[in-house]
Amino acid sequence: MHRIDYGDEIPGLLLIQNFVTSEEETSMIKDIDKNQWCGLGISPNPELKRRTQQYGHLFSYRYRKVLEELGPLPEFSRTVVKRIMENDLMPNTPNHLLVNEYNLGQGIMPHTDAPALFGPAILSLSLLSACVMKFTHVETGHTVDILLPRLSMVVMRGDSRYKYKHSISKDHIETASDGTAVHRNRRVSLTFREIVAWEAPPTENTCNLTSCCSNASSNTLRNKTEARPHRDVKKRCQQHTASIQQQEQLQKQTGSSYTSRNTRGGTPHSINRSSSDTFSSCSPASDPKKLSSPANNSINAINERISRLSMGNQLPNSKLPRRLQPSQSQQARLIPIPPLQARATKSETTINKGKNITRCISLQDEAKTMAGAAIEIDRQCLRKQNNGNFHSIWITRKNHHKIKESDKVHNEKNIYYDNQTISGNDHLVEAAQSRLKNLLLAQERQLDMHEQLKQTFGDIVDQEEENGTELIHQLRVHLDQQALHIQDLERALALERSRKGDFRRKFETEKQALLEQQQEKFDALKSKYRTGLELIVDRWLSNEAAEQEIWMDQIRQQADDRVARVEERWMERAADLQAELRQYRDQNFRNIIE
Ligand SMILES: O=C(O)CCC(=O)C(=O)O
Ligand SMILES: [Fe+2]
Repeated sequence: MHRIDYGDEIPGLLLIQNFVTSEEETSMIKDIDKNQWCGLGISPNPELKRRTQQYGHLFSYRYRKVLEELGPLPEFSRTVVKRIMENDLMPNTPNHLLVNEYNLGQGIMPHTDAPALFGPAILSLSLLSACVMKFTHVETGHTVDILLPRLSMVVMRGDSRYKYKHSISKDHIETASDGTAVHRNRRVSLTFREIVAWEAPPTENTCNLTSCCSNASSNTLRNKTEARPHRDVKKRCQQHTASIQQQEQLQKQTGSSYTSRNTRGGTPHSINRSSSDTFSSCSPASDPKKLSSPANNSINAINERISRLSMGNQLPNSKLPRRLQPSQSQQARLIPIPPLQARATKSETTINKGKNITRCISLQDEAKTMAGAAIEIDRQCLRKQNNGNFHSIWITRKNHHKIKESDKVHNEKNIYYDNQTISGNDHLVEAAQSRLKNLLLAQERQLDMHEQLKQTFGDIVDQEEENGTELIHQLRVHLDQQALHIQDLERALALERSRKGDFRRKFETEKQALLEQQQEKFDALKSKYRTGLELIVDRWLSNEAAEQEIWMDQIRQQADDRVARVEERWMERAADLQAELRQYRDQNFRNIIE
């Protein structure tokens, strides 16, 4: 192990060569490669353009917060951790290990590891390949290129940790500040950090120092569940703003200018900040206005657009919202590209098929003819629609042609190989070749221009990104507040529900009691009425009997009368008959006598 202290150039920066042996490197890489990688579309952090592994905790790049505790650091890192602690390189044992893989052409953009979330020491071990790490002072822009040899450990503390951004280029060959050329290979780095908070403390909209608020670091892991009170952050921002105003006032009065203690050959800063100032990465109070200007938004949009476009001689401005359209001066900066027939990008997709990544672009020309192009890792293809069929011309590395004819749904019909077979389609091949040439030329120029724009506007883009992150953060705070509000409402609702339940129970009991009372009353009434009814019936029955008696008497009377009348009539008749009989007898007597 050999220590190189870069403190004179970059305060707090230390490099330890041969921190691990090549045997240890081989064994660690073997273990790492057995594990699951994420990035390049694979969760978590699928948006990362390089593969990563995380241990100890899971940090989300998109949300800029720790999502989950994963457990202790892995076995393969134990020796390294032990060595870190033995050499007093970190105040506390690291609880987060980030493994980054950089294949050829991959790097990392300038950044400062989130000060609010990670502790005061950031350590990175370089395995398999050396690289050059660029350190850029956040205020002065002063840069230093540091060579990170294979098997070395870089230690970022103090200013190197908080006041510089670090980055790694995508270059295949790099040059360190001492002129050493570095031929890059697959590099795997192990970054050891201590997570001190799961997420940055909340900010308030009224604060014009939002970026520094989100970076302020006093929300410790121990109190992660009870995040630092908001007013604390606000107070510090107010203090900060007040101190800036005070200094500006003083400056006006004395006519003197305050120069940053850490300025190194860059533009002197008008505000003096001590190196222990937590807000060291703040911009002056007037900056936020500048940072959110539409011009910067459009540069951001152009950058993004350019990095996505790999062909086409015009940005489809009309399709961009006005806010994002480049100004005339920005347009003038665009390098003209050899004309392609294509007028507008129709669609852009990236297909991940196993290890092959294909970038596909469909174009549409004036006559609405569709043409597509795809760039793969080891071959290039150009497709042209012809009478509803697609001709794909693949130009392989060996410059062999392969034509595929497929219908709209990509069912392959014919495949022709090499130059001879495709002679019948010369015109098509020529068109494809020239188009492809233009395409590659355009792509190269666009990439150059992208780099150029990135250099010119890199800081602004970073700031835009930070603003975006800040906005997302504010939205999340807002959402959290909404969630709390919803929770309150739900609680109130639950209370209401339980009150309603109580009320219903009370109501049910009262109803039951009332019903029972009613039932009793009803029973009493029923029995009362029944008795009354019985009485009535009895009375009615007795009346009826009396009436019947009378009626019977009458009938009897009538019958007696009739019998009497019949008797009378029979008596009369009998008397008549007797008289008649007597007369007849008398007559007979006389007859006899005579
Ligand atoms: O790869 C490296 O050495 C540095 C990685 C790094 O800076 C990071 O992941 O924040
Ligand atoms: Fe970093």
